[in-house]
Amino acid sequence: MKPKIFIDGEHGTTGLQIRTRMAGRSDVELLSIPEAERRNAQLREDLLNSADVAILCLPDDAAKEAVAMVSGNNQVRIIDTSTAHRVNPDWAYGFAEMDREQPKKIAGARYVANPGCYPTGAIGLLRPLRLAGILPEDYPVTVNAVSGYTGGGKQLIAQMENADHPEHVASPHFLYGLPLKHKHVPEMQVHGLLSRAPLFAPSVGKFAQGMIVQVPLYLADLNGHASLGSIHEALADHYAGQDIVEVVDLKESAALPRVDAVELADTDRMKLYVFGTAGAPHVNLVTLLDNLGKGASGAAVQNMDLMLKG
Ligand SMILES: NC(=O)C1=CN([C@@H]2O[C@H](COP(=O)(O)OP(=O)(O)OC[C@H]3O[C@@H](n4cnc5c(N)ncnc54)[C@H](OP(=O)(O)O)[C@@H]3O)[C@@H](O)[C@H]2O)C=CC1
Ligand SMILES: CC(=O)N[C@@H](CCC(=O)OP(=O)(O)O)C(=O)O
Repeated sequence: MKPKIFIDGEHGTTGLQIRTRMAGRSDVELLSIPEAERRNAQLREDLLNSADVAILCLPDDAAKEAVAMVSGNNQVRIIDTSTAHRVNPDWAYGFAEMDREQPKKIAGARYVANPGCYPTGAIGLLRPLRLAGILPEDYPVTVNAVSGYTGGGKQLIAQMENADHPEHVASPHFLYGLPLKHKHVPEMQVHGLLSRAPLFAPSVGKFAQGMIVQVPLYLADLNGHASLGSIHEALADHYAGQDIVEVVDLKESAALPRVDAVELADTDRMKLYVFGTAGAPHVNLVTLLDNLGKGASGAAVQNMDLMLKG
């Protein structure tokens, strides 16, 4: 029998992208809720309890409610794309490339928390350097990022795309999260293996999908005479043999005039760069991804596939 998959929130931004990725797959049976019934709690509960894997593409509160709806049913496994469970030790963190044993953990888990889009970029840079002993645990990490506006879901999409919207945003690029209390900070700290919360400055650009995450570092404050080369080597070693995450060659990075936020839009890939000049005091670590690809829906399908194999 084919495994049954239910996407709770399938008519939202992340849910729709997961559905697109599942189109044409004959190895799974997709359970579906009509759009008009998407908030029908009884129907959702029935579908959640009929699934082998339920993928939650809901706001945090609704995701917690959905988990409660299947708490007595050991047959249902959950992938939650919300922020609700990402630092909960009872949940496997769904970033398969973060450690060698992570795919196995995801494959065997009942509950998988899909990572946030910005944290995927930041943890992708920070964790390998912590594990290699290059980045001190208490380094004052800053994370600067720009996201495509689909990161804000249906509401921000409507504000950006519809000039008649009462809260229309005409700006081509804006900063937000100005009180520095963004919901992604705990996740970056825990899975980035940091003792101090990183200072996170997000922004949104007038493009639908794409993301750049930057972590600039002072070499003199790193361990073991770190250099452009040793940082690149640590990242390249960590991701050796991976097909989704690529560490861009130092020479190729050095020849680039710019990094384009939308280069990986509509893909599930992620590229890591190490920028700077040999012998100079700074490096800038950069991740390029699609906020809805490796940053959300692509990772959710990757995790589902691991769980179905596991
Ligand atoms: N967009 C992105 O780039 C990313 C999003 N995520 C996460 O994915 C989750 C979904 O976000 P996103 O797809 O962007 O959001 P959207 O607003 O685009 O979609 C959310 C969907 O959930 C439905 N919904 C909301 N509340 C309930 C409820 N109580 N019961 C049933 N359905 C409900 C909405 O219906 P309605 O239309 O009626 O509101 C909508 O269809 C969030 O937790 C978000 O943090 C994670 C990574 C990246
Ligand atoms: C542009 C924008 O608004 N982005 C969202 C993050 C995307 C999202 O909701 O992601 P998670 O589920 O990973 O938390 C925000 O800053 O809240």
